[in-house]
Amino acid sequence: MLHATPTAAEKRAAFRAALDSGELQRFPGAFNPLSAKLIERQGFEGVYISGAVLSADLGLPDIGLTTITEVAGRAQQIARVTSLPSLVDADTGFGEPMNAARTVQLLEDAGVAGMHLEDQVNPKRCGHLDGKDVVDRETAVRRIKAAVQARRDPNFIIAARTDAKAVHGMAEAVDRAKEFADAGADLLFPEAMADAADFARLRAAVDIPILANMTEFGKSELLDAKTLESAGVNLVIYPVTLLRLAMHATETGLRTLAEQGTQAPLLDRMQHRRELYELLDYADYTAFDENVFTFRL
Ligand SMILES: C[C@](O)(C(=O)O)[C@H](CC(=O)O)C(=O)O
Ligand SMILES: [Mg+2]
Repeated sequence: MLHATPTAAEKRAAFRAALDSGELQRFPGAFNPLSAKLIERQGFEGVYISGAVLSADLGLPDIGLTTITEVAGRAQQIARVTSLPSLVDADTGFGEPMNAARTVQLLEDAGVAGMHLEDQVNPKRCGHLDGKDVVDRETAVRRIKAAVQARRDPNFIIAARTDAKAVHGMAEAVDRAKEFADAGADLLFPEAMADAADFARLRAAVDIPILANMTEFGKSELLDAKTLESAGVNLVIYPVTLLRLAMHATETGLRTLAEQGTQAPLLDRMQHRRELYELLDYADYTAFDENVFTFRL
């Protein structure tokens, strides 16, 4: 990352413009900074930073055990390694509306382009688990208003997530979506929508961009990009996909290593050293080194 990359403010301005473009923005979830570089190289429009992945990375279930310090620190490490905007999962904002305000400012300082803030009670749980509960509408709206008022960069995207469908039904989710938009949310994240009809219903209800969460093994049908775009969705996240793929490959590798005493049969399924070095811009660093240290013994 020695060559010039856009500043956080430039990434935010680009993200806001992209959300208004009508083109579907695709944000796979990075499980570390290196995977964010693969996301960029593959040509995606942005990087998602998942709370479930960050919890899992720490060996924790996704039930609100992470701290804003851990989330902001990891978000900064991931956000800085690509030229893409990154959207981070800020769960419930880590406490009361005042905490959500501080969360916004810490994540702005971390260099991310936006965050989503959900209306679950604390401690939250993964949106695709049963037994969720949400705070009352007034508290949920206060969280969004506090976040919108706290940001220093007007282009920092505040996405309002509602988990209300699973708790109170779709009508409540739609009513909350309208109130969140009125409260100044830039983006709506309706959690655990079942199908395209659910997204179309929200599309008809609010004017702000809509995010679709295409996460595996949960309550949502996995809709492809074309279907999402035709339903009026503006951004799609694939939060845990890369982690699930990596962990499955890792498990296969460990089994082979244990059973055969060598990783030789796995070489053709590995990222080659050369590919890793290309991804890490080794050549850039060598060139930088040579330009800086010009003395010759
Ligand atoms: C989007 C999400 O909030 C996340 O933390 O990535 C999770 C994803 C998942 O658990 O599949 C969610 O609550 O949907
Ligand atoms: Mg989450």
